[in-house]
Amino acid sequence: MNLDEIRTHITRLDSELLTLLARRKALSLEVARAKLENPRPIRDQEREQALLVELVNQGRQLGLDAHYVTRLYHTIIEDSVLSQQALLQDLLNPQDQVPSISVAFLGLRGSYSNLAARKYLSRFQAGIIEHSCETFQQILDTVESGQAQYGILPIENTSSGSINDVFDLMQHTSLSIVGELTQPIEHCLLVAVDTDVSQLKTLYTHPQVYQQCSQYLKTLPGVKVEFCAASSNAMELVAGLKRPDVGAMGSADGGELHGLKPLVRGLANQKQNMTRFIVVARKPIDVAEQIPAKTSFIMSTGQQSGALVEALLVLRSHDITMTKLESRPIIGNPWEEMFYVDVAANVNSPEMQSALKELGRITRFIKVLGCYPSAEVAPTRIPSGALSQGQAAAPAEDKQPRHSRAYKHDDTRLQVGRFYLGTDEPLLIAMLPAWPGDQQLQEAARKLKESGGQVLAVPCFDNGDIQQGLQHLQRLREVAARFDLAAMTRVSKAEELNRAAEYLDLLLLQPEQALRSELLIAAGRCTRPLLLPLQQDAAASLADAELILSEGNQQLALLDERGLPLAGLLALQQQTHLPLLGRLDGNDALAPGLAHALKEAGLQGFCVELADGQQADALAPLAHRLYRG
Ligand SMILES: C=C(O[C@@H]1C=C(C(=O)O)C=C[C@H]1O)C(=O)O
Repeated sequence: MNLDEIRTHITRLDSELLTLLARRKALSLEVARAKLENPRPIRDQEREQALLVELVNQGRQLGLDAHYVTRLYHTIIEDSVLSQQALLQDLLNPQDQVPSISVAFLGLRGSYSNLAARKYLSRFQAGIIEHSCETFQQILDTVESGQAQYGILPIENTSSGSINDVFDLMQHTSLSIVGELTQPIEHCLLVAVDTDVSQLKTLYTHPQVYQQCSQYLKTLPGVKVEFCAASSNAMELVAGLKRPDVGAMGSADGGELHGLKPLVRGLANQKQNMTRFIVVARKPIDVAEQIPAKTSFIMSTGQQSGALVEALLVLRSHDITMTKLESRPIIGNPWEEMFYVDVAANVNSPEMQSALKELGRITRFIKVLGCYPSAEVAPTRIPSGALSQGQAAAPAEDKQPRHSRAYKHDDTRLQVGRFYLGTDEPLLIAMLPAWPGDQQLQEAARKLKESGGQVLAVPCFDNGDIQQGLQHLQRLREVAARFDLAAMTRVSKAEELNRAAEYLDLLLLQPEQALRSELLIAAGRCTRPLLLPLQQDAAASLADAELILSEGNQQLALLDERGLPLAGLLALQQQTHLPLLGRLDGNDALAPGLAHALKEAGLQGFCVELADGQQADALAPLAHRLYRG
């Protein structure tokens, strides 16, 4: 076959794939109808798990990587679940089915709010009438007066936090929250004509975007920043000016609508930058009980001590999970706070009704802002062993060292990316000796994923060059994310630690003697899980651990790099609740047997050192022994 023929073939296959996907989606909607007649929850993770296992096995026989198959199916199942939810919601709220839907949002065409509005409404089979607004208040007014059916408001962002103005307005509106959605945000520097960064004199942007890109903007000290009502206003202005010395900040998609080109991409401080939006309407909606729902409410508890705790205990005693808690001052009542609470519960469920009643008795003010389908469909994982349920910490005893069993009886559990350390299933970390070539890095990641391991560890700061270290961190994070792995690196200075903490899921502390306590203190103040290698003297190691814990960070595990004798390991486990990991040599033929024995002795994870990328083949027999006996 020549190139054209092969491409014709691919085009035909792609169209067949689409037809099949559409048929799958139609079947999934039939399943939703069946679930409505014979009430059952929409989400069935057992079924998903069985499906994924079967598909991964079939895929392997066809030469497809396990991670490729799971990634594809996570996307397909996510769409399937969300479509089923939307169908059920439409059947339950028939008044929503209208030929066209009007929506109010901040900014002009191309603003992040506009992109979010389009995404949210795309699930309704109806035309969209857009009302662009200049302020959040105007959005609420437009919906309250009936000019628009829905309003879209950004409520929080992963890098700049809560959007206080929206919380404050929600205190006073009569509207209800009827939906939520999360939108990835990629800020770019947009320009209207060919230019480069050194020519820029003025940047137009929104204060929120400015805050989210503060680190990048520090590298442009001579550039004046002017604030606009929304990033789309900034784009429109820059598009009109058509000058080489002005730029706007906003999304590439939005910029394109105004004829702007991205000059620099990925400006946000935090690389995974997402904004959560709420959708408001005049009337509350009912959420089908089969759909995972969220309820948002506001309450004020008064200033007596313990009042907030008492309110939160009501949620706990009803087994209701809180997903957000925010406080805002009450205008006119100095030093009094209004609390905004999101919980993972349907407002009509008996638990929530009973919790609201109890809260009503102990709060000064309580109002439900709305109940809506949760937009989060967490991917179903294929477990290599069942996770054990972590238990709550035993009451703290004041004088006991924090690392001790007397302070906290149960083993500490760490969350490393999407994985857990300190459960029944050991964590497997593959450690490369030095920064590899890109191909080798990807190969090691692929083999680690295929073997069932979870964390890819690569030294990023090997030659002390912080700029190069940053590039390595970014690349490691990208590759790990592609293969659905967590990522780790070694840090020996506070500066390295702070940089690595922005990007990676686990940090291995390797203090240089002179800077030891500086690094440990910085580690205790960061919010990433940490791995602390044991020194010769176990007591000295526990003193280091104590220093870290006392600074705040409780996500700490110990790494035995020296191969402590069994008696030493057991003694350590009696002393501390911090999980313990062992180090294994990937080159050692005995490594799988050793791993198995150490797991039986209670070790909760392993760092496997690989002499180079090739050795990643050693991971499969080791993982097999660890996870299947
Ligand atoms: C389609 C179903 O509903 C959901 C979607 C699934 C899918 O798309 O494969 C699987 C299980 C459920 O979470 C079903 O229950 O079969």
